[in-house]
Amino acid sequence: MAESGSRGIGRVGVIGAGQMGNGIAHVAAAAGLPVVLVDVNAAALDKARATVAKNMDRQVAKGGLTAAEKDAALARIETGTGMQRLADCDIVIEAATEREEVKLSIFRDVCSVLKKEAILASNTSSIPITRLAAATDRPDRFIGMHFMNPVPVMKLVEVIRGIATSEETFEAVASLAWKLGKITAVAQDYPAFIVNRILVPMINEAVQTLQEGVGDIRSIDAAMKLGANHPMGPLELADFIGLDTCLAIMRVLHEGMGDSKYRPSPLLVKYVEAGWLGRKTGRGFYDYSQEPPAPTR
Ligand SMILES: CC(=O)CC(=O)SCCNC(=O)CCNC(=O)[C@H](O)C(C)(C)COP(=O)(O)OP(=O)(O)OC[C@H]1O[C@@H](n2cnc3c(N)ncnc32)[C@H](O)[C@@H]1OP(=O)(O)O
Ligand SMILES: NC(=O)C1=CN([C@@H]2O[C@H](COP(=O)(O)OP(=O)(O)OC[C@H]3O[C@@H](n4cnc5c(N)ncnc54)[C@H](OP(=O)(O)O)[C@@H]3O)[C@@H](O)[C@H]2O)C=CC1
Repeated sequence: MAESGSRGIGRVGVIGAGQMGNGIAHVAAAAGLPVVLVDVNAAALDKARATVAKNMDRQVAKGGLTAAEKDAALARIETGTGMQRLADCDIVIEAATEREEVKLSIFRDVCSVLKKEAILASNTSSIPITRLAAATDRPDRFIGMHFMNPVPVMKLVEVIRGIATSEETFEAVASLAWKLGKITAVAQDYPAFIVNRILVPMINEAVQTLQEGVGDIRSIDAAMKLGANHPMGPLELADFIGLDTCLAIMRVLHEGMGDSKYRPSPLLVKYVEAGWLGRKTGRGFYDYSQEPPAPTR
């Protein structure tokens, strides 16, 4: 796709300062855009700023960014807990927890402060864009902008139009993705889009393979890393994504496709019920309090 200018997108808002939100803020600030990062939790904002600084340090060490560029990029990121701060943004990208009721409540709050012409994008991994858009005051300016984890490293952004998304909104978001150094893939608005429709059932099958004792955690991950050349094994990747997010995606697929082949593995449900959500809680299929991390089964 050819670069078509930034199409009026100057100031970028990001809602949710977790692993995806901090990555989106990172790449937008590094591309020279002022960023406002909002979360309900002030501690999450502090942690996000520290994570962005640490990840930019990696880029400085590798020569991808100078120390002065890093300082300037960090200075472009403003943080806060109130939605009011997003009033001047040209686009707001929602990257909060993968729960529909959380996202709908955020959209209600943010639409009341956003300027009329602002675009609202969701980084949802799976929830239908048309359904989310219909709950806002701007279905024509609502779109799916699905970054991959870790955002500063992964090249892809999936762009998903809802049924009412305007061509202008699509072009503006495709152009923004380009400006952030990403390559876009256009996905139709079906449950979990392209990447997660394929990837997360594979992860779910790995958990089922573990539950049935076909292999242990190390064997399953080694099999897929060494036998299929995946950079991470599926259980390691599940911990990296977050087991709550993996389960939420399987539930959207199961409900949205109405097909039992998408049923979540009971063992995945059990890990989430235990609060063992992966790296972000220090424990999932691996225990991250040890170096190297040790399998938990
Ligand atoms: C769930 C969804 O909705 C959609 C999704 O995102 S699905 C998940 C998609 N992501 C994946 O599948 C990731 C699979 N894993 C990988 O590709 C690799 O393991 C990895 C890129 C994460 C790390 O690679 P690695 O070779 O083990 O580590 P390492 O050599 O330390 O890092 C490679 C580069 O990534 C950078 N990096 C690694 N982790 C990073 C992080 N968390 N944040 C920022 N940068 C990071 C490093 O600085 C390094 O940069 P350079 O190439 O400039 O040197
Ligand atoms: N993890 C991944 O690999 C990927 C995830 N995604 C999607 O990105 C989104 C975020 O995922 P991820 O970053 O992993 O999740 P995290 O759990 O790391 O972060 C979510 C953040 O959102 C915050 N939050 C919750 N409710 C609100 C609210 N009402 N207003 C503002 N912030 C809120 C959470 O705060 P608190 O902790 O206090 O609840 C937390 O800081 C999800 O939709 C997910 O599906 C997309 C691509 C990849």
